[in-house]
Amino acid sequence: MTELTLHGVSVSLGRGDARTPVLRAVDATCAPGVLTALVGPSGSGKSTLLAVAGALLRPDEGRVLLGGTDLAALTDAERARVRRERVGYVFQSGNLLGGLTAVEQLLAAASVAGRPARRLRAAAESALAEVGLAHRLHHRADRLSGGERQRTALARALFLEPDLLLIDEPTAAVDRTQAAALTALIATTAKQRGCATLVATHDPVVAEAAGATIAR
Ligand SMILES: Nc1ncnc2c1ncn2[C@@H]1O[C@H](COP(=O)(O)OP(=O)(O)OP(=O)(O)O)[C@@H](O)[C@H]1O
Repeated sequence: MTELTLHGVSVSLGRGDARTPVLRAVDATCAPGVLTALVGPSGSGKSTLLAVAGALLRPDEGRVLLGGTDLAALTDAERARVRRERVGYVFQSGNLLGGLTAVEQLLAAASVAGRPARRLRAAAESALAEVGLAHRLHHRADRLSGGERQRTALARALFLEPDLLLIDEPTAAVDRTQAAALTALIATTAKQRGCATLVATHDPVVAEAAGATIAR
C-alpha cells in the first residue's frame, strides 16, 4: 500500500511579471485506503496540488513522495511512466475520447498502459458495472451525460488499479442523490483497494464522507 506525502512543496505559475506563487511550502499526507478531501476556496491551488501529486507538474521546491519515489526528482520520461502505471487521474471534464464507447475507453487506456486489452474486456465491463454503468457499456462517450462521462472516467482510472487516485470535483455534474452514491463508491473503493485517494471538492457531501482533509 502506497502513501502520498508532500514535503515543503512550492509552485509558482505564469511567466515574468505575471509569475504568481500558488503553493508555498505545503506539507500534506494522503494515506492509502482513505478518501482524503482537498478543500479550499476557488483559486487556492487545489488543481495545482493535484497536478503536482499526479506528476503532471514539477514543483519549484520540495519533495513529492509516492511510496519511496520522489516524483519531483524524476526525469520527464520517468514521470510519464509513473503517470501511466501508478496514477489514476479523473479530470472534471472526464477527458474521454468522444468516438469510443464506454468499454473501449477502458480498453484503450489499458492498451496505452501496456496491458493486454483483448483479455480485459470482461474486467472492463465489470468496472463499469461497479460505477452503475452496466446499461451504458456500448454507448459512445459523446452520447453519455456529464455525470455518466465522469463515472466512466472513474471506472477507467480504477480499472488500471493505481496506487494513487486523484479526482477533481467528482460531484460537480451530478444531482444530489448521485453525488452521495458516487462519494460512497469512491470512499468504499479507496478502502477496499487500499488506494490513496485525493479528491478536490467544494461539495460538503464529499468533505463529510472523507476520512481526512487537506485544507488549502
Ligand atoms: N498558468 C498560470 N499562470 C498564472 N497563474 C495561474 C496559472 N494557472 C493557475 N494560476 C493561478 O493559480 C491559482 C490556483 O489555481 P488552481 O486552479 O490550482 O485553484 P483551485 O483551487 O483548483 O481553483 P478552483 O476551485 O476554482 O478550481 C489561481 O489563482 C490561478 O489564477
